[in-house]
Amino acid sequence: MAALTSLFKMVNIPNKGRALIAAQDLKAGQTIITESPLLLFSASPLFSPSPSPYCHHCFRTLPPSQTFSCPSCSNYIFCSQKCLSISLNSSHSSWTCQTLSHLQNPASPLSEKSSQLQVQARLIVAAYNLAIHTPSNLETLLSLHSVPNYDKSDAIFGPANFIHSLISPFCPPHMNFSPELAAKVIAIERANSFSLMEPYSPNGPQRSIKAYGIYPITTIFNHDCIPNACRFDYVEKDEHNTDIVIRLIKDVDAGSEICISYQRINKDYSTRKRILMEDFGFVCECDRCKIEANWNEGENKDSDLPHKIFLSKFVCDKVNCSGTLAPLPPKDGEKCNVLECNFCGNLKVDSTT
Ligand SMILES: C[S@@+](CC[C@H](N)C(=O)[O-])C[C@H]1O[C@@H](n2cnc3c(N)ncnc32)[C@H](O)[C@@H]1O
Repeated sequence: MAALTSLFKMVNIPNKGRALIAAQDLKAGQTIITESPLLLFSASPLFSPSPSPYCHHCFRTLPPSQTFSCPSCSNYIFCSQKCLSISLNSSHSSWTCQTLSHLQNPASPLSEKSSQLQVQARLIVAAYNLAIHTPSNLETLLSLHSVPNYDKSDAIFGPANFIHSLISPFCPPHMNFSPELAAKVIAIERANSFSLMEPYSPNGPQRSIKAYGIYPITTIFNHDCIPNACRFDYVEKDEHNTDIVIRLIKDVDAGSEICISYQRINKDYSTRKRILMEDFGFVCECDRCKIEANWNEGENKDSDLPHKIFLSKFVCDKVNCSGTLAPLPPKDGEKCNVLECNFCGNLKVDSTT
């Protein structure tokens, strides 16, 4: 067992791998970790028809007035001098700038490829850049879990090989970059990344993803379809804040596993099952899935669910939202009866407490 903080520790659980369990009794609303990303990259395809409206470092919406461009390529825009300066020494290094400029050339073979492949190219560039500037961070990335042999499947190795062939003329000769490494990075990203979402609007279309981030401790939380914790981010609220925050939805006793949900919790059984298998390669055997597995296709016997109360209390009912609610942090040791939605940010008084 390894101690990660005084609040939780890491254990191995058969059929689940690493897991995080409470190291002491924890209270609903308690923040148990705030973590910065190891790797963060835009979800906007390289040949997007419209320029990204987000800062390329912190991913908050660009202010309408003054913005700051990369002095070399002018394609990448930042919300502040601070984000520009940090980025030029990290995620938008001169190597990244030169490589992305090459990949985004209108004659690039990538221009004909799918949006997904263009975003995967961003990921590979970001990972190679990590290897060049902070090799220990690449090691941490490569130590994360991925679905066994997924990186060798045609669905991953084909795109990885293609992207690597486009980037390889720019790779420093002493670095061991290879199609195998690129495939491993894609497989690891798929099983571990968190999405930073576009701002919520009740009238707008469904929110899409503006960036993907890998948070090496937070990623160890396993999944449960009735989670006792959920993630928040405050990218739009605070400047330069790409941290992810995990807060408890319910009290968690010492020794119990802390789980988040890898998807929206109001999804039906077959959708949840499909996503968990396709992206994470496992069959969920949580209490909720065990009950719903016995329902006929399309059947909804919510009243059978001991979890019905959980779903009605902790799924946000704002139009176009269905995020997960968690109490605000306790004050002076007392539980707070205000719930915050992790998707639209709405605050709601919990009248049931
Ligand atoms: C993001 S990782 C979580 C940490 C992982 N257990 C580890 O050892 O690093 C996701 C992987 O954890 C495992 N996992 C997570 N939740 C699970 C669950 N409820 N049942 C079985 N396996 C689970 C699956 O292998 C999944 O692909």
